[in-house]
Amino acid sequence: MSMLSLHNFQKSFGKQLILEIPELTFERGIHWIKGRNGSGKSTLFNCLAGLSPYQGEISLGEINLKKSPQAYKLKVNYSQSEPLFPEFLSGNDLINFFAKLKKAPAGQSKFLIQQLSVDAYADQPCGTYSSGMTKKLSIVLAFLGEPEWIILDEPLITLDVEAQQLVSKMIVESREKGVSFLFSTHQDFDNSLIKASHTYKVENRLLTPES
Ligand SMILES: Nc1ncnc2c1ncn2[C@@H]1O[C@H](COP(=O)(O)OP(=O)(O)OP(=O)(O)O)[C@@H](O)[C@H]1O
Repeated sequence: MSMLSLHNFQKSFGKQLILEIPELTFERGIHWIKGRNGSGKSTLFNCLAGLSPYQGEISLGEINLKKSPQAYKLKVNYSQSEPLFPEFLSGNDLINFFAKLKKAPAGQSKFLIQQLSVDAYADQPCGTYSSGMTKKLSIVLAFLGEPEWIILDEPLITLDVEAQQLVSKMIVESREKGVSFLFSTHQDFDNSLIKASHTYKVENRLLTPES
C-alpha cells in the first residue's frame, strides 16, 4: 500500500489561485481534512481523484496521476460530497459499470449493497432517489474494487444516524485491511466514530497539518 503525495501542487480557477501545496505526503492511515465552506476541500479532492486539472504532480507511490491515470484511478476511489448521477440510470447500472471499471472481486457489489441497504432501491432510476439514498449509492461505488485509497468528501452528510454508523464501520474495517482514507467535513463531528489518525485544515490556500 502506497503513500499519496503532492509536489509543487497548485490549483487555480482562471487567475484565482485556490490552493498551493509545495510538498505533502499522506502516510497510510485515516486523514481528516477540515475547512470552512469554500476553503477548497472539494477542489483538492477533485484533483486527487483525477477529475480536475492542476499544476504540479500527484502520485500514488511510483504511479504518477498525469502519466498513468488509469493505473492511478484503479487504486484511488472517490465519493463526491453531493454526487449527481444520470437520473435515467439505476443504482444497479452504475454499480455494474463501476464494478467492471474498478475490477471488483466477485460478490463484492452484492455484499456492499446489502451492507448499506442499497439493495432496497438499486433497481430504481437515480432520479427518484433522496439525497441520503444517492449518498449511500456513492459510498458503495467508492468502495468497489481493491483501492489503496478512498477519498470521501463529507461522507456523513444527508445520512441518517444508522447509515452514518454503518459508513463509519466500513471505513474502520477497510482501514484494518490496509485501505487508507482522506475525508472532509466542514464542521466538527465525533471523531470516535471514524478514528482519524491525522487532521489538517484547509485555510488561506494552504493545507496545514494539525496533528
Ligand atoms: N468551477 C469553478 N470555477 C470557479 N471557481 C470555483 C469552481 N469550483 C470552486 N471554485 C471556487 O474555489 C473555492 C473552493 O471551493 P470548494 O468547493 O473546493 O470549497 P470547499 O472547501 O469544498 O467548500 P464546500 O464545502 O462549500 O464545497 C471557492 O472559492 C469556490 O468559489
